[in-house]
Amino acid sequence: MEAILKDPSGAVIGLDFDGTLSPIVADPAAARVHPDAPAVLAELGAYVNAVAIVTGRPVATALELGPGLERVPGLVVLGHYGFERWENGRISGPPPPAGVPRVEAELPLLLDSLGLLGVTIEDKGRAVAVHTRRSADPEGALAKLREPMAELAAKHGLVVEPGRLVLELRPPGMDKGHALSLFLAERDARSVLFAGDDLGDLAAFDAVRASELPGVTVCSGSAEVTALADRADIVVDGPDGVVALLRELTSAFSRS
Ligand SMILES: O=P(O)(O)OC[C@H]1O[C@H](O[C@H]2O[C@H](CO)[C@@H](O)[C@H](O)[C@H]2O)[C@H](O)[C@@H](O)[C@@H]1O
Repeated sequence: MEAILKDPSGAVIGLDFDGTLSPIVADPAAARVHPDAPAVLAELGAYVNAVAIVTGRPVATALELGPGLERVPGLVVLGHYGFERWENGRISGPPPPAGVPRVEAELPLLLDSLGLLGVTIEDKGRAVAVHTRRSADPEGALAKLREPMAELAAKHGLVVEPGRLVLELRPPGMDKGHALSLFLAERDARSVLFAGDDLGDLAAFDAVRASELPGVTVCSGSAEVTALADRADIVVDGPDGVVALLRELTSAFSRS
């Protein structure tokens, strides 16, 4: 943190969306960014090299669920684990993989055959996520789905991305670590902070270490996922804690 405080204009701040900037809720479509986050990111962005949201969501969804984010000056959103990019109002990314609609066509039959009720499918365009949070036995449903979802992914040239009561099938070749590494190089970063809450964020934690830059990893803590807390430099209490930390950082910049 010392390097970031001494030289803010060299710092890249990377932030996950769900569970980090946006509290976890039962329905993925009902998630909303922390109400204070857009203002805090705007203030932070005035001091640092760059603020980037690195998320498994499509960028359009992250912006829709984050009213106010579109107006944060200089904000970059790397969506779909880095396959998509939003900057200055423009979205770029490769075409959606052919395997995704094929998986979507097969999934209802698979869920029926496993007798899973309350399990929901999230069509993400370039990926598809199967959520168990709203089923009667979320962990049990997830366990039943692991093997058949892995087979479905392999059959259609996709990979499984596990998360908080979710298994997502998405194209290979990108993850949050790769996305963050590319972004750090592009911005000639001199330090980095990354905050996340879920298994997909571990790759970004690894990228912070691999960059050999002075780096800080922050876990947005929850009882649901413990793997990140074990690997983080700082653990805060969910999105409230993340926003408070970013606010403290901004205050420290304004004092120096
Ligand atoms: O990379 P992220 O920004 O953390 O996105 C990861 C996945 O987050 C979403 O699912 C999670 O949040 C939901 C809303 O709070 C919650 O209902 C669900 O149980 C969580 O797994 C999102 O729906 C996925 O598409 C993202 O990949």
